Parts: sequence; structure tokens; C-alpha cells
Amino acid sequence: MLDIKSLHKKYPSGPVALRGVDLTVHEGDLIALIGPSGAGKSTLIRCINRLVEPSSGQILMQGTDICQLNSGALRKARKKIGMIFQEYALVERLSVMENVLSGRLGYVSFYASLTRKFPRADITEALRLLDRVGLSDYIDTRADQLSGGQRQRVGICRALLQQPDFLLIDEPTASLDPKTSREIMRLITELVQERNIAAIINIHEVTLAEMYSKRVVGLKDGQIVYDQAAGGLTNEALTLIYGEEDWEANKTDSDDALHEEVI
Ligand SMILES: Nc1ncnc2c1ncn2[C@@H]1O[C@H](COP(=O)(O)OP(=O)(O)OP(=O)(O)O)[C@@H](O)[C@H]1O
Repeated sequence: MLDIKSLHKKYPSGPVALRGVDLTVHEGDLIALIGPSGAGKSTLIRCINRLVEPSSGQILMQGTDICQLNSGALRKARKKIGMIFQEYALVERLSVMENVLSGRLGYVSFYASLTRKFPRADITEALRLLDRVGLSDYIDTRADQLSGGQRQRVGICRALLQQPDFLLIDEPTASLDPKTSREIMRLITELVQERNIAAIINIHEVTLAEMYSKRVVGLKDGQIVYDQAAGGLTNEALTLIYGEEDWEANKTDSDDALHEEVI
């Protein structure tokens, strides 16, 4: 469903962030994108919906090259590409329900969006999603009164209310504790499977990548150096992606300790 071909990105005031990325994503794929800091993970994710403008290459979403779309067509294409952010990107002074419903802004009329009058079906679906993620008791709570985990659940509901075919997820657990990180990853995994949505998750924690994705893609210096089914990350693969390190040293079962080791 997504075919990225020879994607390059050079920031005008900065480095070459992507150097010829080729990646095919199939329907229902759940890809964890890992790699060292500065490898280009966020840039790749953001090029797919053109939050970052690619320098060259193709991004074929169901056959249509996203890179060639004019602003109107891009707006339309973006409706089908949901995004979940590290810092949640909620409107702090709005309620949980209002934040979730903002996922439908691209679908309702300009007047409806101005007056925030959403169709009954959107409200019903928002309530259903909030119930699914355990936030039924918080629909009127302001976003700024939520914990990090609750905020990310709101971000997930907002993205899903958009009814996307594809989800871009940028470091969803970066600001969360290890237990909440697992809960959020489990939730994302369940929801994308229930809805047969393809997703790319930019994630730093290798353990979480292996536990919750179907496929792991390793990016290094703007190039894909690893692409395998999850569960097969050897020490050699870790070295290929991150560079030389004694991956066995001080290994424990704790996510925390492993996190410290790998990052
Ligand atoms: N807006 C920007 N302007 C200039 N350079 C940028 C910009 N955004 C990212 N870069 C640079 O592009 C390269 C890739 O950055 P990117 O954020 O995509 O990497 P990353 O793998 O997501 O890193 P991290 O895991 O630390 O978030 C880095 O060298 C970074 O400094």
C-alpha cells in the first residue's frame, strides 16, 4: 500500500537526513523504525505526510505519489494518514472529547468546524473510542489535567477518529514510564490489528520494538541497514544499526536497564 522509492532529504540549513530510502509497507504491516539519534527516523515519518518536504524520490500511497500532490490533493490524502506524536499535540485548554473530535476537522464543513458542531455519528464513534481506551470518565476533562499516558490515549483516539488507512507514530512512548509505555504500545498494536491499519512507529526502545511490532526496520545515517521480522535482532544486528557496543554487558530483565544499555 505504501512504496517509498529512493527518498532523499536535505534540510536547507542542515545535513542530508535521508540518503535513498526504499521501503515497501503492506496492508496491515506494523513496522517499528529504530536507529540511533539523528539517523533520520522522524524525518522519514514526516516525509510520508509531507510535514517535512522530501528533496527527491517517490512516496507512492496506493499508487499515488504524495510528493507530486498540490495542496488540495495533499489535504485530501492526509485525511487517510493519521499521526500520533511524542508530545501528544493536544489543545491544552480543550476537553478530551473536543480534542478527539478535532480528528474529524478535515471531514466536516468549514462552518461545522468553526462552530464545532460535529455529526452525531462522529460523537458516537468518539465515545466508543474513548471507552475502548479506558477514558470514558474523562470526556469533559481538560487536556492539561491528564497524565502522559492519558494524553497519549487521547492522541490515539484523535488519530483513529480520522479513520486512517495508515498511521505514522512518532516516538509515542518517549515521555512515558516503562509500564505506561508497554500499555500504550499494547493498545496501539491491538487497535491497528482490529482495524487492519498499516503503521510505522518511530521508537527508541528496542525491547518494545521487538515485543509489539511485526517487522523491525533499522535506519542508520539516513539509510535502511536492517529490515527483518520482529524477534530476530541479534547483537550483530544491533551493532550494524547502532555501532560497536558490548550488548551482553549488564543485561537484565528490566526494561529500564535494557533501555539504558541500548540508547
Ligand atoms: N528542521 C530541521 N532542520 C535542519 N536539520 C534537521 C531538522 N530536523 C532534523 N534535522 C537533522 O536531520 C538529521 C535527522 O534528524 P531526525 O530528527 O530525523 O533523526 P531521528 O533519527 O529521528 O533522531 P532522534 O531519534 O534523536 O529523534 C539530524 O542530523 C538532525 O539534526
